[in-house]
Amino acid sequence: MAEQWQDVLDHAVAVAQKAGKVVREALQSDRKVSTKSSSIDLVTQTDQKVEQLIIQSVKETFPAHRFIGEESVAAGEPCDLTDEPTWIIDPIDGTTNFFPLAFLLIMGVVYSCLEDKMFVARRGKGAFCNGKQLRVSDQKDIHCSIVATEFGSNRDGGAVEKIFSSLRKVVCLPVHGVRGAGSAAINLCLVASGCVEAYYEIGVHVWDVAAGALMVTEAGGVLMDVEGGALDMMSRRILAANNRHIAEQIVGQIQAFTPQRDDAPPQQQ
Ligand SMILES: O=P(O)(O)O[C@H]1[C@H](O)[C@@H](O)[C@H](O)[C@@H](O)[C@@H]1O
Ligand SMILES: [Mg+2]
Ligand SMILES: [Mg+2]
Repeated sequence: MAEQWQDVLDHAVAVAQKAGKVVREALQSDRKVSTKSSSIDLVTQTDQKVEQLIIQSVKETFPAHRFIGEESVAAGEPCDLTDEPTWIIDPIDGTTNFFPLAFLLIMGVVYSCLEDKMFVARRGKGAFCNGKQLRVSDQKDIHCSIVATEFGSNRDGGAVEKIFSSLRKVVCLPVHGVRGAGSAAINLCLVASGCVEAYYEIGVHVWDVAAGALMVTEAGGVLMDVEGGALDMMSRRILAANNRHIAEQIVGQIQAFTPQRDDAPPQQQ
């Protein structure tokens, strides 16, 4: 008998490859950019087209499955994570070339379509890039560590102050360097691959991080809230690291704030 969920994972990889082709083609032509929550929260027709392509394809094969998709939520669909089999989709994450998918947090797929790198993780079975097993860095010294982060799309003055202040404190620990791939999903894959020791961000959404978060734990890393408690996928805050010691030193530098949760009820007009 085929292993449980293997058909779902195979479907996720196949649809990621199909979507990657659409994104690569669109990079030659699609420049129609619209805004969502703010002037720097951008969406293109390709984001919407790719999300629909994935949802249609999954529905045909797994009609009972549910979805949390970035562009569907932006269009008013609920962001409810239940015990039903649920696909969490970010059709394009970051600089128009990354593509994360998570299925009920038991498997994750991130396809970096310009590099043709397919990252796949399954709970309890490891994380892989193009078939090669991933392992986090074994660095234990924060001063020799590289930390990834992003400014995000929040331009509220108080939040920006805290983001800069946290970054200044992290830089001055000192750490070896700071990076940002422009994509939460890829930053998490960089932690899982051992290319950076840690990644933190406040303001991300569940679809930005669900797939990459599994990549990190399956590669031997840790996840927590930016204030050190357990990670809450809907809280829009995440810290991922190669080990707990590195994570806790970063926690000590972060000035946290609390964005509106992904699962908050819709705001009254
Ligand atoms: O490109 P997105 O899917 O919107 O995700 C981005 C997010 O918009 C940005 O605010 C974060 O800083 C990035 O880490 C996300 O990947
Ligand atoms: Mg995203
Ligand atoms: Mg996106």
